[in-house]
Amino acid sequence: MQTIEQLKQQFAIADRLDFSMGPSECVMININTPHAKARITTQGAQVLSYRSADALHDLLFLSRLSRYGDRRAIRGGVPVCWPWFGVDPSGKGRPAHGFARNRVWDLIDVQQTENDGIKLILSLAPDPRDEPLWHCAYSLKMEIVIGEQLTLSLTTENLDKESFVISQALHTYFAVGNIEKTQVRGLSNHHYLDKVENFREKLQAGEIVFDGETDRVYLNSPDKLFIEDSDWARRIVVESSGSNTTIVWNPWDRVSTLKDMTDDSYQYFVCVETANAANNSISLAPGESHTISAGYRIMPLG
Ligand SMILES: O=P(O)(O)OC[C@H]1O[C@@H](O)[C@H](O)[C@@H](O)[C@@H]1O
Repeated sequence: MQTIEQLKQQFAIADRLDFSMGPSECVMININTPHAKARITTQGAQVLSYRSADALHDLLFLSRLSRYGDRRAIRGGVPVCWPWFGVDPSGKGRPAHGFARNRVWDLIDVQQTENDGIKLILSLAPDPRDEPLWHCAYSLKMEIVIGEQLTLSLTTENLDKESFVISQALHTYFAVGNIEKTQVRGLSNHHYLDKVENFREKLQAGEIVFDGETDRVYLNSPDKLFIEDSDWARRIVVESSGSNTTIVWNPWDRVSTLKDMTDDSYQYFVCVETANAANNSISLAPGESHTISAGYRIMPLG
């Protein structure tokens, strides 16, 4: 595992990028650009905070009761679900949402972009301890660009002799001022599987509003969505590529069953996840690769 001293020596950039030790020895990458400040941890290659220079609020929600540390899942920011989304598709009781979010990734490259942004690449090195969970040979890389917008691109390459199938999600927790004054636009007339009603297939009529537990898998979803938050008068534009599924999740009162969240925290976030899941899972032949990307930018709600 890379030590904080090694990381500093290799990648620190004066006034732009440094490293600090977070809770449970999680290494934090702190980024400061003219456009935005951001914090990313090498645990799960997880973006925890992104705040535009002129913004009053963070783009992302992070639970103050979140647990940290190797083999734990951090509650908030952008967890990476891989190589499966949701419960173990093989029914063998492997952990929900795969293992990529619970592992420490390596930082392998840092670059300053032309327009004053910072681009990072993190890689998840295969670990023999994960053999019982996933035995196929792979390469998994996350590119994160901090600039006028936040962009994430996750690339899976099949290094095995056999094909394999993955499902995946960029499980983004967007901060909102008030969930009851929030709408997700762009999914009207799309079919979804309602996880609250045992995966019943339904048709979305109108924009998504929130008044109770919401856990939906929209298949064949579009590549541009909007999260409109009238409390904070802002619109988050979500643009994706390499993704055919969108998950929309808010636990509402079921939040009380989650030990790493306060009981009122459901009011302050919505997960809109850029994904490939269920029938949209991705099959990769030996040597093939696939990239799923999401870009997030904030606009005033006019
Ligand atoms: O608590 P976890 O494992 O991070 O999962 C949170 C939620 O993640 C969502 O993506 C799922 O659709 C929900 O069913 C799940 O409850």
